[in-house]
Amino acid sequence: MPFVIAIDGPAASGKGTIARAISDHFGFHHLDTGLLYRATGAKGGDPVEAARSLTAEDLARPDLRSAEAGQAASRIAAIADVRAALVDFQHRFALREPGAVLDGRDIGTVICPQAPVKLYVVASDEVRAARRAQELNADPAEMLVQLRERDRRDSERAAAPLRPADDAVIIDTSNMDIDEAVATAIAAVERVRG
Ligand SMILES: Nc1ncnc2c1ncn2[C@@H]1O[C@H](COP(=O)(O)OP(=O)(O)OP(=O)(O)O)[C@@H](O)[C@H]1O
Ligand SMILES: Nc1ccn([C@@H]2O[C@H](COP(=O)(O)O)[C@@H](O)[C@H]2O)c(=O)n1
Repeated sequence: MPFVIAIDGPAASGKGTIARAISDHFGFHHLDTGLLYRATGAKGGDPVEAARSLTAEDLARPDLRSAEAGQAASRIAAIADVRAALVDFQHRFALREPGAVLDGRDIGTVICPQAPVKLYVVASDEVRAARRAQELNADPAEMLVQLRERDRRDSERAAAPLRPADDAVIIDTSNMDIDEAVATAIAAVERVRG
């Protein structure tokens, strides 16, 4: 059986950075599941139809990392039928050998609840806003408002709300640089994998 690492957490907490680094470290495949929702939101039209008909081209759009694409993604992500349309792709990805790292909001709770390693990555709102502002060359105060709005929507929705799995290891990256955060995640995986 392939080894699955599930990584969840609020916006800009550092999930993707950790997921990319540990997939390289272990030679695993990596899926940024947020990209599926960003591409669905950016496609426009009926969101359920957009999710069902996503193509590789949709996922390669250059504007998907923008704050606007993040907000649009979190709106359509609350629709249960949109989420249902994206489940199969994520399940098939999680079967890839020798292992897969998936990061998102519901990986440890809904998509891969049997994953042997579940990480839940957090950081203070202010730290996350500052990091995102630097990344997008944007105003930290505006980023703070947007992150909080997105986290609230993601946590309060009925369908697969953002929350840690009961057996998730919490990693707070507020006072960690990227190397420390990645080393902490690798140590958590090695505790299980040996
Ligand atoms: N430990 C860290 N120290 C400093 N900067 C970090 C750290 N972790 C991530 N970053 C930076 O913070 C920003 C957000 O990180 P990242 O994209 O990994 O978060 P994310 O949780 O995947 O976000 P999203 O859910 O919005 O996709 C990036 O610019 C990244 O380089
Ligand atoms: N498993 C997931 C992943 C993402 N979402 C929604 O998409 C938005 C964008 O995700 P990023 O990780 O790229 O920031 C996010 O705010 C969620 O609304 C999701 O619901 N489930």
